[in-house]
Amino acid sequence: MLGLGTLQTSQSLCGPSVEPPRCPCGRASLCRGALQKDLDSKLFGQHLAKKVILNAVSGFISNPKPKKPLTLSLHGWTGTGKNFVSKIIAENIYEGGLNSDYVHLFVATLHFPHASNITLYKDQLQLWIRGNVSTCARSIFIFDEMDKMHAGLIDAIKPFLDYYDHVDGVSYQKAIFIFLSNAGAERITDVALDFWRSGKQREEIKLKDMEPALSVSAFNNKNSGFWHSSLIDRNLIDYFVPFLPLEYKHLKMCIRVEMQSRGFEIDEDIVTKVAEEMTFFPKEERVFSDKGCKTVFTKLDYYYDD
Ligand SMILES: Nc1ncnc2c1ncn2[C@@H]1O[C@H](COP(=O)(O)OP(=O)(O)OP(=O)(O)O)[C@@H](O)[C@H]1O
Repeated sequence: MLGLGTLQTSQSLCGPSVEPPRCPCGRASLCRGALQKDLDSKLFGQHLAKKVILNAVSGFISNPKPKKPLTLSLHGWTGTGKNFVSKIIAENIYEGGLNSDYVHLFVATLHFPHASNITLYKDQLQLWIRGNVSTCARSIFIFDEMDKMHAGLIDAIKPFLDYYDHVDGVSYQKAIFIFLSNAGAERITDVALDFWRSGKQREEIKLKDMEPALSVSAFNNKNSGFWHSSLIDRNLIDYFVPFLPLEYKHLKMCIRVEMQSRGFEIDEDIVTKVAEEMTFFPKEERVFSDKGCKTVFTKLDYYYDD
């Protein structure tokens, strides 16, 4: 996190050419080196996401005059780090991260539960985004569970994501929109499984290998119920970011981090026991965790119950 206390240390990771942009309403800044360090040390098994996010976010923040807001669409299996990486991005840009006044999280099933209220939600969403961007041009908006969002709703924010200098007197070009979704997870998994079956390292997977999984046609598929086909049609999503399903060794890494954060010494016996309690797929090969790292933490409670 780029808090006030850590700024000095973090700055040593930044090259002299990195000019932290100022947000008139807050301390919006980003040190590429610090973001890289956080991604490298905290996010496991996601080499593609790390690379795309580092370049996209640091490039965007260091651009004083972006032509459009940055739009990232993160896709992948549950528990693979989509929310986690959004938190890392927020923490690296704003002190307080997700708790900053300039970072806004929407959860589809929580904030927009009823299909019958779409018109109301659309108005509220537009007003909310407009109000916040008017206050802080570099606001960050995170939309979780996009695949559960009612289809028409996201259209409401389309004008804000486009290449307009102003919409009704407000410029949205410095804002960041991050969309999180499980859509496409099966296809991403198929690619990862093909690599595993042919004995290749997952780190050899390139973005172009994921193209069929993240293609326009995949997300425009009416049966997938995918929400943002109109955003795709207008090319308003800058990056589709694949999150790979996590393997046994990544679960162990998550468990070790959690043990340390609870102040315990790492106990490899417990690490192995917890990892082995998780369920893996496909049934025969048991390669990928079906809940990612999501439930390892509660399983750990069993071993530290006194
Ligand atoms: N790749 C990862 N590297 C390190 N920790 C991870 C990773 N993936 C998940 N975790 C851990 O598991 C927790 C849950 O993951 P997270 O909420 O980011 O999953 P998600 O991909 O957003 O899942 P969902 O699609 O269900 O919302 C994170 O807070 C983090 O502690």
